[in-house]
Amino acid sequence: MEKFLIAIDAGTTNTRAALLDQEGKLIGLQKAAVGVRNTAIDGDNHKLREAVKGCIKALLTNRGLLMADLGGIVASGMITSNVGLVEVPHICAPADAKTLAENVRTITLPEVCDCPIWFIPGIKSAQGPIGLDNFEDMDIMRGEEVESVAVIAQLHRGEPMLLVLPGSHTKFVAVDRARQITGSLTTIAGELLSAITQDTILADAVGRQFVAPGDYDPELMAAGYKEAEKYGLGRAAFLGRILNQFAIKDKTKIANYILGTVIQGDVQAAEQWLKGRGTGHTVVCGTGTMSRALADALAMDGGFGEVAMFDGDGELPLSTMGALEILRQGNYI
Ligand SMILES: O=C(O)C(=O)C[C@@H](O)[C@H](O)CO
Repeated sequence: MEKFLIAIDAGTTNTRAALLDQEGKLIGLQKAAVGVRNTAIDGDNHKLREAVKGCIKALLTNRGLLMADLGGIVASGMITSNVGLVEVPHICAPADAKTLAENVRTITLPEVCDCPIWFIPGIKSAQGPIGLDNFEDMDIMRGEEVESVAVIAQLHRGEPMLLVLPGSHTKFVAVDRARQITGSLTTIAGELLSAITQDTILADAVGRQFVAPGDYDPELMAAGYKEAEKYGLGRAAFLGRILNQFAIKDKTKIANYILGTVIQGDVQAAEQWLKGRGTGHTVVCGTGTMSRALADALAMDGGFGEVAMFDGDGELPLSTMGALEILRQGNYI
């Protein structure tokens, strides 16, 4: 790269911006607890606009740089949705880094900054009319496709691959032999866990807490998983209260049990979706509790090939690595 570059990843609740030098080294990171959720709540995107503007300004000021020192700004994630900064339609799978590069939109938003921004589109899984007979074939993602590009660039082995990106919305992303993303499956696992943890009778049994990374307990997670397999989420979750009332006082253990009940639905959904696709190997992104639990549950299931965990190269966020790869494929940098 001849100049500096900023890579922005704006999701539902957070915005992150990374500053890279000419060698592609990370020299600054800014975060704001603002995302498209704020737009949905406020009915306009001024908070997101200000957050993005603020992150760019802080990155430049902290390094004594000017806008003219930038070779470009790239943005991905929910920032391209109807509640983001600019709506860019999803492109349709199959798609790879090159297809994404070909569909980048270059737009200047003077209210944010003078430098044009390269917006990377999201990916949808199907096209054509969607109705009650086929809506389950459709899925959408914005942001996870860019992280997927980073993982594919590092770990693709010339065989089909399943990527798992846990979060508020957990994504399963299918990749074929030719490195093409062929589709995705989304669940609201993170949001569901949050609702059970904060807003149900179970809140007391889990102490209103998620499982902290140091408190992860595979045995209790597996117990919740098995009960959900047998009885479904509603009954299995209530059994968490029974466990707490009559057998296990430790709320952290109950939180692990509840985590397993939620994870089970994800694994079942992925299994159903993958029928006939051929899994190859599976990579679970991240190192948090949800990632570890998903990796254990997928391995326990046995139908997902070799299951590994991956959290990038330890320097650049996955979204930045993926954005760089897409820009390179499109000769933007
Ligand atoms: O594309 C959209 O508009 C979505 O709502 C997909 C959403 O699940 C994101 O992928 C979360 O990062």
